[in-house]
Amino acid sequence: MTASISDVSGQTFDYVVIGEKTSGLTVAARLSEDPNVTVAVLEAGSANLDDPLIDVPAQFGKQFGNPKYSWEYSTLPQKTANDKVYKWPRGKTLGGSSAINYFMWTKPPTVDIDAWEKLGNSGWSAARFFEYSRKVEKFHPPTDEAVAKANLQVFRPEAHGYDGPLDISFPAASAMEIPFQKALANAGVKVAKDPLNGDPFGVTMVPNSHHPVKRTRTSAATAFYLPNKDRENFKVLPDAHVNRIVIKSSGNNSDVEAEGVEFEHQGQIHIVKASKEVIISAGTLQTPQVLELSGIGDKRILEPFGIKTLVDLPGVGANMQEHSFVSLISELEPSLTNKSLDILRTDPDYAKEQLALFGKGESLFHIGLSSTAFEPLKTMAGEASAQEMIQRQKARVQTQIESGLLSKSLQEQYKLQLEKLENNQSGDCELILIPFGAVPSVVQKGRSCVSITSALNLPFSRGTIHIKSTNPRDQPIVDPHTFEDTFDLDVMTATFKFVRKLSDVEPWKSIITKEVFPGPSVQSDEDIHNYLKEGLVTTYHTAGTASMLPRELDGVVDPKLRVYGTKNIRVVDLSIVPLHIASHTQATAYTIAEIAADMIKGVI
Ligand SMILES: Cc1cc2nc3c(=O)[nH]c(=O)nc-3n(C[C@H](O)[C@H](O)[C@H](O)COP(=O)(O)OP(=O)(O)OC[C@H]3O[C@@H](n4cnc5c(N)ncnc54)[C@H](O)[C@@H]3O)c2cc1C
Repeated sequence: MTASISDVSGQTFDYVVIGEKTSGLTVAARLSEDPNVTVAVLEAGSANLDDPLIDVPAQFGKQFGNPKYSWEYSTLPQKTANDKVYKWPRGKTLGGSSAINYFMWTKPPTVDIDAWEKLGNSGWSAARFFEYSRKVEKFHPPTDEAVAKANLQVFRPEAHGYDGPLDISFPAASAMEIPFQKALANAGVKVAKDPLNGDPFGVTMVPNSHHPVKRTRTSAATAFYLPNKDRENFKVLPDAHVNRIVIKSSGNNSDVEAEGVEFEHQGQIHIVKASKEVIISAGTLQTPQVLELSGIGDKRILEPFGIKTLVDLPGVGANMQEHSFVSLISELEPSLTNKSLDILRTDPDYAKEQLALFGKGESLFHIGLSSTAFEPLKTMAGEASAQEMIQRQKARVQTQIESGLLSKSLQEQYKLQLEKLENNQSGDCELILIPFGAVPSVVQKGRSCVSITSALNLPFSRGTIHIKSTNPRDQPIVDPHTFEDTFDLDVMTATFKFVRKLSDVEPWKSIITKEVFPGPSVQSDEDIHNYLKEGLVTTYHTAGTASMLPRELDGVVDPKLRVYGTKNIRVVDLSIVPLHIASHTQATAYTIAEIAADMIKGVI
């Protein structure tokens, strides 16, 4: 049972955690391991436990548009992307986005985490990161049969954790995985050497956050809430929307101190007190809102709303970085008609039959997303063209520096991004096999499709997210500045052209009949740019809006994740990531929380 309002309202806990998403539940559960420590967690969404729409895989995006599960953010019209307004759904439920995500379990390259440390964050080495990432996992190695069937190239036992609470295992593989992987190999993409231990470059099969026997989703709710829900010192309250942090009045020139948190539950306003710390884990899109409504943020943003600035921190809501992708969709040759997940959407009777087989025998509902390739630009564009693009970008950055257009923070970040590009250590470009038509308008009864993404992981464009009003229920203004830096558009163009060429590479060539999206009319660079702008989708991996950086580099939190200018407020979620990673983000969100828990306990 989740907590009731009387368990929380007016009570005092050692720690109050805002948002019980991926990171929030993880850090809260770890802190409550000590029975003498009390922890309350406030979550705006509902519990939604034992819900097949969350638990059963292969229902990608089915929760979107339903306020029971999903926040429906929209961006501002993007000036540098045909004025497009993009939809950015996120998880609003116990487990947050880990309860509606696409299950892929990947980890960043070593070089990406080392970059965090180089940006002034001592203690955030790749070695520590991987050690703590293993603490989360209960890894189930693939069976020999699965290895043979899915062509899993790499399995290194020492790369994984086996005693953690989150079951990680390989989903069933679609009939398209091996042709995809072999075609990539034939197109010059190597097999990844150590994908879950810092060297993900190349093609690989990745496991999923998924139970190997029950076949159901594993999430922060299954790993960190359910096993600990009966702890007397651990109270999780759903349907509790946090308005702001209550700050103790403090004299001038001293750090501000949180006294508790104000939240709304069933139309009533309540306060819960924190005797030690308030921990914000509201996710990259809402953590800045909580800070700003509490008087912590950029004075120039807060003053027009009449909010008194308690801590002037210009970095709050800035430095936003997002992964994005587009899909190239092909029709499958007729013998593979029932192998695409499209049929689950176009034939309800067949979907029912498959659902009846779920957890038994073979079912399309057992299939996950797993074949992926993280690649440097040179694989996509060719050595000479990649070098030319990188040198052009270097010159552009230099011009921006000389014109005084780049903050010191961005200068430091871009230096590291350019170094990675020049050393071919940048996993900018990602190809993912999606065993269905990833654009709903393409899906039709009687047609079976497969998609390959062209994804951008390490953008140069930086966005912002700030409050729209003083009403905590108003969604913040999301402005990702999509393609503002044209290098991002050029990288995605190169990746798309590479993906398109795969249609002529065996064995992929033999399993598809024709490209249905964007289709043969899209040929010139101008056409491709338009298709990228129109068809772009968030990869739901936003980072950076409360960056862990030195304060003089517009940082919001220090390396212990404490908000500058405060005595007892921390941020523990992906918003602390100062420079984005070439990886999907759930493993990183859990790992940040595991590290934070030990920092708070004083273990590290
Ligand atoms: C559709 C989708 C697919 C994805 N697929 C993958 C994948 O395949 N692999 C992968 O590694 N990653 C994936 N991700 C990303 C990954 O799940 C997230 O990065 C990760 O879960 C962490 O998310 P977050 O930090 O943004 O916070 P979230 O997990 O979104 O959590 C924020 C929580 O805070 C709550 N909250 C917000 N504001 C308030 C407030 N004011 N008061 C109280 N509570 C509040 C929210 O309801 C939510 O529960 C996906 C994400 C989505 C949405």
